[in-house]
Amino acid sequence: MGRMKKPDGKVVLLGDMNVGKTSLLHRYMERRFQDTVSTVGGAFYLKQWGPYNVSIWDTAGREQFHGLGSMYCRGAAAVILTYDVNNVQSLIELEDRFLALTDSASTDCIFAIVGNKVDLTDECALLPETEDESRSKKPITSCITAKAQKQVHVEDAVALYKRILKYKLLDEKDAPAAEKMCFETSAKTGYKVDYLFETVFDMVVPLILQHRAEGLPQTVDISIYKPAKQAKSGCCA
Ligand SMILES: Nc1nc2c(ncn2[C@@H]2O[C@H](COP(=O)(O)OP(=O)(O)OP(=O)(O)O)[C@@H](O)[C@H]2O)c(=O)[nH]1
Ligand SMILES: [Mg+2]
Repeated sequence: MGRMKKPDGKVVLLGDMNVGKTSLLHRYMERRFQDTVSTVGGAFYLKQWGPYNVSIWDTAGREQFHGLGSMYCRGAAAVILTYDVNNVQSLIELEDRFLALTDSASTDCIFAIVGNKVDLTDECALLPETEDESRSKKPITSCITAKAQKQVHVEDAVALYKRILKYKLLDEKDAPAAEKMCFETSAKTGYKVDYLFETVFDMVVPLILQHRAEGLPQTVDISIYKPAKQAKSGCCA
C-alpha cells in the first residue's frame, strides 16, 4: 500500500493495567491471542474501514503513564473504556481515574464500555467460542468447573455509562443507548471482539463525515505521524 495515509478518525482504548486492552487490539488486528507485556507509553494501529482510515490507540494503564492519557484522547472520535469483569476496582477506576482524561476528546465523542475476560467467569459455557475453536467441538462442560463468579455485571457498566452522559452534560435521548454501548468480550477466545470494534467504527463514520462537512481538522495530532515510515503500527515514544 505504500505511504501511510493520514487517519480520518481516532479511537482510544483506556483502562487500568492488566484489563486486556493490548490483547483486545491484538485479537482484532492480528486475529490471535498472545502473551503481552504491560504497555509503556502508547502505540497505535491503523485500520481501514470502508474509505476511511481509523487510528486505534492502545494506552498504558499503569499509573506512572497516566499523564499521557489526555494527550492520546485529544480529538478522539471514540473512547473505549475497558475493565476486567473479574475485577470490581477496574470498573471504579474508569470513573475515578480515566473519565477525566476524555475531556480532550472531540465534543461529540462516542463512548463504549467494555468488560473483558468473560472467558474466566462461570458464564463462559454460554459463550459461543471463535470459529476455529467451535470447529474442534470441545465438550462445553470442560469449562464450567473452576470458574469464578463474575464480579462486575453489565448492569454496573450501564449505570456507569449513564453517569458518563451526565458528566458530559448529554441527554440520554441524544446519545447512543447504554445497552448498545456496553460490551462484554474475551480477547482470549475472541468472543464479541469484532462486534465491539465494528460497532464503534460504524458509529465513528458519521462523525468523520460531519467533521469534514464542518471543515474541522480530522485529528489534532497529525504531526506526530511520520509519513516516511511504512509501518502499520508503531510507538509514539
Ligand atoms: N483469560 C483471559 N486473559 C486475558 C484476556 N485479555 C487479556 N488477558 C491477559 O491479561 C493480562 C493483561 O493483558 P494486557 O492486554 O497486557 O492488558 P493491558 O490492559 O494492555 O495492560 P497495560 O498495558 O498494563 O495497561 C495478560 O496476561 C493477558 O494474557 C482475556 O480475555 N481472557
Ligand atoms: Mg497494554
